[in-house]
Amino acid sequence: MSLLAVFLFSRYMENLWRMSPPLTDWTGLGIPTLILLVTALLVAAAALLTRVVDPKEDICLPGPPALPFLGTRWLFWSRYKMNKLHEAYEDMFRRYGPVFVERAPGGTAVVSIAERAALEAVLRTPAKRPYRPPTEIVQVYRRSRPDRYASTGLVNEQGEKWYHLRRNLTAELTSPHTMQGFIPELNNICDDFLNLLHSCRKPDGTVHGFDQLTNRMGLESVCGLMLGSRLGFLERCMSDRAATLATAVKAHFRAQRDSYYGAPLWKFAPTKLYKTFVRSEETIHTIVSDLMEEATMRMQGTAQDDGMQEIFMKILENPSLDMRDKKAAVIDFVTAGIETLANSLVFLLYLLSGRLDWQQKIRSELPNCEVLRAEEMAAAPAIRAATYEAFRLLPTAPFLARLLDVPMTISGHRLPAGTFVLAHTGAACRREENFWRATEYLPERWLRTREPHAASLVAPFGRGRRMCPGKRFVELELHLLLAKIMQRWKVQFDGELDIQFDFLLSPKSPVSLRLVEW
Ligand code: HEM
Repeated sequence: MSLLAVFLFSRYMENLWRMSPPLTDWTGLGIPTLILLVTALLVAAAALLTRVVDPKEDICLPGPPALPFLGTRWLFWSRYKMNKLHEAYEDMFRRYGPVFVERAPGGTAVVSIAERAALEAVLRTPAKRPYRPPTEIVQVYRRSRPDRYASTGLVNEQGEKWYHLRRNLTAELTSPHTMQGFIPELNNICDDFLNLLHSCRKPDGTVHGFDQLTNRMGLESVCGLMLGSRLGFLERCMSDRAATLATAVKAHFRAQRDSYYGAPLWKFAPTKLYKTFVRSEETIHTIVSDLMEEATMRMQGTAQDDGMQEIFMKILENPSLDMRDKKAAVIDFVTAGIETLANSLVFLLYLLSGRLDWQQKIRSELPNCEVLRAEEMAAAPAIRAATYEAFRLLPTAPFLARLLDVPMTISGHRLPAGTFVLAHTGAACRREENFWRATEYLPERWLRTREPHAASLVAPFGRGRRMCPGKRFVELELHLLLAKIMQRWKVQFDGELDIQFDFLLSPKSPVSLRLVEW
């Protein structure tokens, strides 16, 4: 096994050699020295990674076989493809049952759950400061840049520091009043998106690269929300800056996925993966800093009661926050919001393309006017049912990560406090024992319940105090977008959408669908 590891490591070192100049000039040392060095590094790495597992606390659950040093991660480098992790987990649930254990390199147990009672128990635990395991690569990088980051940010921080950020950063975002104020501008953003779609449509209605256009919509609306001004991502020709930001956000997610499921070599050397991550984080930081400065300058002299500027102004003026935390917050909100929103819209339209009857139903519930208000959305239950059902069947975040606050007995097995749990709400929602005709897209189930109907398992925005603060905004925007698209076109899609795992479930780019006049 260690030979394999040496081989993998030396392959990686060769690649590193080819990709970028090394930090030190090692070329004089020769290959044998290199291999020796690599072996020594590997032994040191293994020693660092190996954790003594307390047999009293160890978890006896079924699961794939673990190898020394590598745990069960070898599966993601051999049997399964990293960009198809959702399929890998489906396969493991088939093989090992709805509660199984993986081992991280070093032996830490990671318990995956798709069983209803177990999921409900984990997600209902009312933790005051829920601990969501941070993404290590983000944590390591941000801690290495105290000049830019006062903390690792809302998404990755824990305990009191997380609570402080959450309290000071999300009150406006989660307030119904603030969202009401944003509706007029959101109507404009949706209209501009539809105009962009219209200008990209071929004569038969085909829109090539629909996913890239939805990403631009995600950028415009989330940046508009967080920075309080329109930034032009929906203009016919996107600026270089917008394109760079969109690419960096994608690279950021992929690097996080690879750092978690790939070989953890980036922890010991500045690997290509680590450099890619750093580049993407720095690009996002630079662009967001510029955008914040521009937004501040634009706002000087404009009315302070503008609904669109409320969130940005509240964050900017908050005396309890360090300026570095304000910037990190905007970065985190923007990166957390763009792809999730864009992917969700693609999934929703893809699923609806197979339900022309439901598209007609939505259309029949809508008024014939351009500007839609909250009341009009509330009077269109078909929109909410269609959106919710898409979240049930194809959530962009298919599982939630937690460290257990208290010991729990799950499927007859005792899990100690501190156990790393992956709550696979997405997989559970596709199980026949939890939903009637579980693998089909049937929005009608949300208007008239058919048993089984485990509604509590649908958690596209998470649960408890760490729940997504963007939920209210996202629902509003998706409902508005869907309404406006249905007012104008019916949606068609040929074949099956290819879905991959980029740390989020995403449609494989480019996606083409047809928007056909009614
Ligand atoms: C369809 C769109 C979205 C989906 C499906 C989604 C989903 C999620 C999920 C599942 C979590 C983890 C919750 C948990 O652990 O319980 C989360 C956290 C988070 N989301 Fe979203 N999100 C979306 C859009 C947004 C938007 C637009 C923003 C910002 C404007 C945002 C900001 C955040 C932040 C900051 C967190 C971390 C919260 C914390 O740890 O306290 N998200 N999101």
